[in-house]
Amino acid sequence: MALAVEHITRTFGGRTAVDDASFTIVPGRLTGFVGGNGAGKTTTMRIILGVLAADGGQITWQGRPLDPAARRGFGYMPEERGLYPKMPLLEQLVYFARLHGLSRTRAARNAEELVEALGLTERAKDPIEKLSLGNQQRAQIAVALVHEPTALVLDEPFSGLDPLAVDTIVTVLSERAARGIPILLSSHQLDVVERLCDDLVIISRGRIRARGGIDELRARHSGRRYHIDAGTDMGWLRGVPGVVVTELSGDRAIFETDAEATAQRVLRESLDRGPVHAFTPEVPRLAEIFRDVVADTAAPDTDPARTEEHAA
Ligand SMILES: Nc1ncnc2c1ncn2[C@@H]1O[C@H](COP(=O)(O)OP(=O)(O)OP(=O)(O)O)[C@@H](O)[C@H]1O
Repeated sequence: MALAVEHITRTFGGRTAVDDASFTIVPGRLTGFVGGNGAGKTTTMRIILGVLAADGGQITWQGRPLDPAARRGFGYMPEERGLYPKMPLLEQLVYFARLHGLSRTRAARNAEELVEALGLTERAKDPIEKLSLGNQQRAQIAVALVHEPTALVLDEPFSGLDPLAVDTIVTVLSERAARGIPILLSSHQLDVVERLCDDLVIISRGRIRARGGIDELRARHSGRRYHIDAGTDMGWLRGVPGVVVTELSGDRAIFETDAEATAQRVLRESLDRGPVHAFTPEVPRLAEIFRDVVADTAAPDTDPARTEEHAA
C-alpha cells in the first residue's frame, strides 16, 4: 500500500525545483515533509497528485506506476485552496463525496461525522465564504477526507491555524493514519510535525537531505551530549579525558563525550563518588536536526518573489 516517490526531477526554465527526489510514504504512518520556502515541497506534491508532470522519475502506488484511476482515490489539500464559496459547508462535503461515487447515505454520514469531529457543527449550513479562514481550512481538510481516501497528500494543512484548531486536525489525521492509509503533509511548523509525524522527509534546494523515522533521525543526530544530576560536586568532570563540560553547577553538569564508552565511564565514576539522581542523553529537537541537515544548503534556496508572496 506504500506510495513512493522515485527519482523525481522537475525544472522550471532551466532552474531545478526538484532534483532526483526519492522517498516512501508508508501506510499507517504520518510522514512530515519539511523544507524552507521554495525548497520543492509543493512541486513534489503536485507531481504526486498529477497536476504537474515530472521531467524524470515516477510515482508508484502499491509497487506499480500510479495511474489516474488510483489517484482519484486520494484525498488532497492543495496549496491554493479550491472550494465553492457560495455552497454551504455540509452540502459541499456531500457533493464531493458523491462525486467520488459514494452512496447518498454514506456521503451524508461521512460529511456529518467530519463536521462534528472538526468542530464545525454550528457552521454546517453556512456558505464557505462566510466561514473564518481557520474554519475554511478545517472545511478543506474535511473535503480531503470525506470520500474515505486511500492516501492523503496535504500541503500546509496547519498554516494559519490556532493551536486548538491544530490539535483538532491532528486528532482527525492520527485517526485516519491508524486506519492504515499513507499520509504526507508539508508544514513549516516543526513543533507540530515533531508531535504528529512518525516519519520525516527533509528537502532543501530540491534535494532530499534526510528521510526516515523521527526517532531514528533523532538518534542519528543526537551527538553525545548528556545531563547528569549527582549527589556530589561534579567539578572533577573537567579533568576527564574525552569529555567537554558545557555547563557545570555544583552537582549538575551537561557534557559532551568523544564516545559512548566515555559517557559510561563518567557514570561509573560518578556512582563511585556518591548517588546519581539522573543521567540522560540529550535528544535533539526536530528544529535542531533540521538546522543540522540544511545548514550547508539553506541560504540560496529562497526566491525573493515567492518569499514575499508567502509572507503576505
Ligand atoms: N510554476 C512555476 N514556475 C516557475 N517556477 C516555479 C513554479 N512552481 C515552483 N517554482 C519554483 O520551484 C522552486 C520550488 O518551489 P515549491 O513551491 O515547490 O517550494 P515549497 O517548498 O513548496 O515552498 P514554500 O514552502 O515556500 O511553499 C522555487 O524556486 C519556485 O520558485
